Formats: sequence, C-alpha cells, structure tokens
Amino acid sequence: MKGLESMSDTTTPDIIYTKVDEAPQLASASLLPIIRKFAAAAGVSVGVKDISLAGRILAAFPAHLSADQRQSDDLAELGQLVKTPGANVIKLPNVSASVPQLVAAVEELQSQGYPVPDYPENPQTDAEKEARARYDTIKGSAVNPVLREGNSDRRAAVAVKNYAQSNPHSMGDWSKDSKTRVSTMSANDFRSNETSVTLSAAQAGPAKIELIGADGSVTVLKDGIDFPAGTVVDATFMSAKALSAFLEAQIEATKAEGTLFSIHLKATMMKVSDPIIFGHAVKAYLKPIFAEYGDAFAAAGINANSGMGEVLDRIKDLPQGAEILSKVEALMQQQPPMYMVNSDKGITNLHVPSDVIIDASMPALIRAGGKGWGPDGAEADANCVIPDSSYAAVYEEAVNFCKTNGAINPATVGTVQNVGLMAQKAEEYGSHPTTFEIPHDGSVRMSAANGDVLHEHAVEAGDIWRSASTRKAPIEDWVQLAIDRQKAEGCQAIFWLDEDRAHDAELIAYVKPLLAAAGATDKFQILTPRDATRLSFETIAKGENSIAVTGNVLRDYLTDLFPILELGTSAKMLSIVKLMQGGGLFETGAGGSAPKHVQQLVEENHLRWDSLGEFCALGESLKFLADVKGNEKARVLGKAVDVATQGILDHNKSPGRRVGQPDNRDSHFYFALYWAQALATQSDDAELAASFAPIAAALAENEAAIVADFAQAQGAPADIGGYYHTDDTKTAAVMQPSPVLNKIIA
Ligand SMILES: NC(=O)C1=CN([C@@H]2O[C@H](COP(=O)(O)OP(=O)(O)OC[C@H]3O[C@@H](n4cnc5c(N)ncnc54)[C@H](OP(=O)(O)O)[C@@H]3O)[C@@H](O)[C@H]2O)C=CC1
Ligand SMILES: O=C(O)CCC(=O)C(=O)O
Ligand SMILES: [Mg+2]
Repeated sequence: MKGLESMSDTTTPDIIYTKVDEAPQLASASLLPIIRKFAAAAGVSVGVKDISLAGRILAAFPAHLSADQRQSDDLAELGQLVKTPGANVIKLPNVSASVPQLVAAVEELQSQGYPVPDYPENPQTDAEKEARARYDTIKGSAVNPVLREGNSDRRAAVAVKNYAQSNPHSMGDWSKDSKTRVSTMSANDFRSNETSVTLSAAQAGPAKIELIGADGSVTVLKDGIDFPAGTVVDATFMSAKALSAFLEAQIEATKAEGTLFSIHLKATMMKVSDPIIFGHAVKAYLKPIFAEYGDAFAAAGINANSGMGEVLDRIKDLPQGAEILSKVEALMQQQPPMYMVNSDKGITNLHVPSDVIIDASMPALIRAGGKGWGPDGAEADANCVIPDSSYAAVYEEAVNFCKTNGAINPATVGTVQNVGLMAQKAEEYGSHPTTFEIPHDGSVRMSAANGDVLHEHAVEAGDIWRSASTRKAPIEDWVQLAIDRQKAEGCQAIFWLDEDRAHDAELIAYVKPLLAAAGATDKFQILTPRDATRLSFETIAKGENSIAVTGNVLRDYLTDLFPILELGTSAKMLSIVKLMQGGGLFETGAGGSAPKHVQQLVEENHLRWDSLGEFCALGESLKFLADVKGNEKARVLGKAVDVATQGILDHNKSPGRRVGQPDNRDSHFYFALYWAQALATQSDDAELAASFAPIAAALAENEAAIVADFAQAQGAPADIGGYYHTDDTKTAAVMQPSPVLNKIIA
C-alpha cells in the first residue's frame, strides 16, 4: 500500500490531502493509507496534491525533464481550487525554503538524475535569469499565502486543553534576575517609518512604485499593482545604516552582559526582507573580516544573506582561504558567544537563515526559562535581538511577565485562542513582491492609479523598502469571524492593534464601526500588542481564557507562543481556515515540519512526530464535507475521528521522544483502532457500523503483534532514499513495518 501517488483521475476528490516535506510527510506514509481505507467506506474520496519543495521544483522545470520525470503544478491547481466553494483541503506544514535549503534540494534532485538547473546565486545569462526567476517563486513561504484564501481560527480543542492541564509538560524555571532580554530598534525601522492609507474609490486601480534618484532619474520598481477601493496600503523602510549600528551595539552589549547573542527573524516567510537583515547580522558579527575581505567576497559571489555556514564554506575555496578562516576563528573568541542551533556540530544562530525562526524559537526559549544553548553545550541567558520593533514588545512583555511571576503553570493556565487576519496575502506576509533593497540614494514614491502620491520616503542605498496591503473584504470577514468566535466562547476578546502605528490606525477605523453595527462594541477591547500581551498573560494566569484578534504576523507568532507554553507544542492546535468563497482549508497544527525529527528517524528509526494536528484537521474536514455535500456518512466518520482523538489522549498513545518508546506509527495504529471501534459502536449509521465491526475486531485482536512489529523496527538506521525527494517505496517500507496491520488496512 503506497498511498501517496498523486491523483490521476480528473474529478476533484471530496478531500485533498497534501504531500509535503520532512516529518509530516513521513507520518503521511503511515497515516494516509488508514484515512483512505476508512473514508472509502463512506464513499469519501481522498486525493493527494504535491506541494513539497522537491515537487514544486520539478513542476517548475518541465523543459529540463523527460516526459516521465515531469510533474504537474499541483500548487497552482490548489490555488484555483481554494477559490471555489467545493474546496476541502487538509494542509500539512511544508518547508518554506531558505537559499541553502533550496540549493540542497536542487542538488539532491540532480543526484537522483533529474537535470533541473543549478540555483544561480548571481545570474548572468538569459537562461540563468530565467532559472532564477522560477526559483524565486519557489523560495521562502510560497505555499501558504497561495492557499490561505480565508482568515484563520486557531485554538486548542477542549479535549486537548483538558489533557494538557491534567498532564502538564515540563517548564524551565524563570529566575527574577535572569539576564535574558529582548532588544529592538528604537528608530528608523519598519515600525517607525511606516505610513498607511485606505484607498478611496478614485484611488483604486493599478498603483506604481518608483525610485527617484538624486539626479532626477526615475526607476520603476513595480507597476500595475491592482488595488480595489478600501484597500489599506502601507509603506515603510528599514534604514540599513541604523540596522547595522543597532546590531553592532547589541553585539557589544551582549558581550558586556555576559549572555548569548541571538537573533530571531522570519527569513522563510519574510523571504525578501529578512534574509537581508540576517545578512547584516552576519556582517556585523564578522565586521573586521568583511571590512578586510568584503570586496574579495563580493567578487567570488559570497553572500552573507545565506548565512555564516555558506560564507565559511565558500571562503575555503578562496586563494587566501586558510588565512581568512584563522582570522575568523580568532575573532569568534573575541565576540560574545552565540546562541547555538547545534553545539555538538558547531552550528550557530547565524549559520543558516532558516534554522532559527522567530515564531518557534522565542517560545521555546521562554518555555525553557529564558535559556538558550551556548557553544559549550550549556544553557545560558540570552540577548534576543529582534531588529524591527513592530512586534518585539510581545516577546519583551512575555519575558518580563515570566521574570516577575515565574513560569506559567500548564496545569492551571487558561488559553489564548487566535482569530487572525490572513486572507488574500494580508499585511506584511504578502509584501514580498513589493519589497526592495534600494540600489542608490533617492526617494521611493508610491502613486495611486489616479496619480495621487500615496507614500514617499527618502531612502539611502541598502535600505529595505516595502509596501504591504490588506483588502477590505478580508478585513470585514476577519471582524465578523472575531464576533462569531467571541459569541461562541463568551470570554475576553482583544484586538491587538496600536492606534499610534500607522497601519493599525487604518484597521481600527474599520473595526470600530463594524463592531458598533453588530452591537458588539462592549465585547471587545482594542489594546497595543504590549498591553494585550500583559493582559492576556494575566488573564490566563488566573485560569481564564482570551481571544487574540490579530493581524497576520501576530497570528503566526501567537499561535506558537501560547500553545507552546500551554500545551508544550503548537502541533496539537486546531487550525481552521474558512475560505472566503465557501470552501474549507484545514491546517494540521500551527507548527512546522520539524527537521530534527527526520534526522532521528534516519539515525535510529524512531519518529517522534505527533499527528494530533492531522487528527483534528481530519475530523473537521469530514464534518465540513457532511455540511457542504450533505454526506451524512462523512459526518459519522468525522464524529468518530473526534472519539478516536480523545482515545489517543485518554490512553496516552501519543509518540514518545526516545527510541524504544512507542512512536508516530504506534499512535496511528491506535488512532485506527479507536476510530474503527467508534464506528463499529455508533448507532447513527448501521451500515457503517457493520462494515467497521470486523476491522475493529481484527485491529484489537492483533494489537500485541502489531505493536511488537513496530518495536522490532526501531533502533537501526532507516533508508528513505532521500531527504527532500524521498523514495515512496522505501518510505512506505519504513513507515509501514507491520505486515499484520498492512493486511488489515489493504
Ligand atoms: N504551516 C506551515 O507550512 C509551516 C511551515 N514551517 C516550516 O517548517 C520548517 C521548520 O520550522 P521550525 O520553525 O523549525 O518549526 P517546527 O514547528 O517545525 O519545529 C520546532 C519544534 O517543534 C516541535 N514540533 C513541531 N511540530 C511537531 C509535531 N507535530 N510533533 C512533535 N513535535 C513537534 C519539535 O520539537 P522537538 O524537536 O523538541 O521535538 C520541533 O523541533 C521550516 O522549513 C518552516 O519554514 C514552519 C511553520 C509553519
Ligand atoms: O509559511 C510559512 O513559512 C510559515 C507559516 C507559519 O509559521 C504559520 O502560519 O504559523
Ligand atoms: Mg507559525
């Protein structure tokens, strides 16, 4: 039973499951055959669309591939599907590739005989420029923004929250005199330079962004950005000089404070701006080296934005390589120690831009009592550098709350749910096509279709200028979702908006009348992110609940921060995206694809990935299918999924972290067992009960044998035939090691 081949039929299946990367993809090799078998009994078809990094690369270069190597552009198809009422998509987390990851995936495909072009770091010929343009569409967060045609509702299911309270995870201790702190810029960053305007009907239509040089030269940076009336259009820039000065000062301050230097960015999602900021950090940390050899690096095409790992690797090939590397080594002794990704392997925070991703990294540090790992492999306090000040206050307040009150107690803490403005590439997370590293001094002018100047900023070479936009329909949908969710929960609800920030002030101008019209004004508060953080922590510390109604970035940050503190992981979150055209997108958890888990599987055949997010999404997807298509059998299946999920929690059948403990495969077996038992014993559909009775019996009878097969499989290295482009047959063999179970599921 392979189960992961893409669909070949032309009709759209009832549910689309996504083929992704890393740990969730490994998990799918075990779980999806079970889902397909059970769904088929209710006449529900489950198709697969490939949105993996490797799949997207193959789909981008048909001309380079033979007919049997070519792959359809499944992401483009899904992008169309989510704009239709029939969409029902279960979306697993996928890699948002940094340049080093993209290069590694390309090399792997080439080594497997797929002649896709090299990633051109510095494209010269037309062919290289074309390849680069195609790779640029694959880089970074290239999937989620395409599929998220709706706003986001993320929360812990009641059963999951109850389980976390009765089985509290470990938390690090917070000391009042912890030296851990958050540092951020106080001027000349994205927050301070932001201007924002809501377009009138006369200003709607194609807008234009130009760079006007000191000599009067005009360069069109972008033309024809089509905005409907009512769109909130922001523009801002981060000064490169101010950023460098800030980073250098923080490196000095870290040294003086005796803490670890760390920088927390979102180089994956913010794929244009944040790798540049990351590159500035690499250059600031290695300042004397770049001062001396910067020209040689530039000539050799060595780019700090790809990280110190790449820089050090490429220096080796320079004629004066050995000399430079010994100077780097000496300099590292002078600089403050760095927060490490892997101290055993010497991988620092600055090695790869996608290793430390703020939404996961800051909560992990806060959960650990404000500690990070130093180069010596010991825990230490850290200076958490978050250059832009737009959202840094959230982490600063979280850190301050823990310093003052100690770590939060998962056994008693309430919950913070999130309603996030996300649809149609809202806010900063949609700003990549309109983000520019400014080539020369001048001013950037953004003009509306009618010629009105919307924004104008004086800029210097190297500054990062960007425009973000948020459309009216998504804003209205988001406010309505907040009203609905608050009504359903009846708890505190806060719009995390700062009237002193340009963009937020425009949003508040939408929010207040919408709340008033719905008679819901008194149900909501509007607070700055700093004040909202403090109040939310105070609220949950009392065991009460709060709904955070936020923009897109805070949607992302908070749906890792609070779950990691409350539940120990964001993987167990329910993540529903009610698509604006009527369909449903069910994301599995709020976390990513857990690269460390793959390493563990390959080394010792243990997969600690928890599929609770997949279980939650599956239940919602089936119930949604029942609502939309009137398929009552799907409802029965969906309700039984909820029972099975509860069973996994009640019987502690989630994967253990260490080899020898039950893992992801065991949890899927128990999920199948509880699902089948729930179906066999329900009384809503006798036919389904009859068809699942023998399956439930067979699974129960063979429990010991199946679990023994799983235990037997663990311990030795596992061969999955690749990393980004794994071999389906080998992966299936690794992930389906029980012949008895395979026979029942076949
Ligand atoms: N929705 C999406 O498509 C998203 C994709 N990503 C992508 O995922 C990749 C990794 O991102 P990163 O920031 O490291 O975040 P991850 O959430 O993947 O990893 C952080 C840690 O969270 C824990 N974790 C996450 N999910 C699970 C799970 N299901 N079961 C058990 N533990 C889990 C693991 O902790 P431990 O090691 O302690 O077990 C893991 O190491 C990147 O390529 C990123 O772009 C990131 C976020 C969302
Ligand atoms: O698309 C991505 O890169 C990450 C998305 C993410 O972190 C989230 O939505 O929580
Ligand atoms: Mg996230």
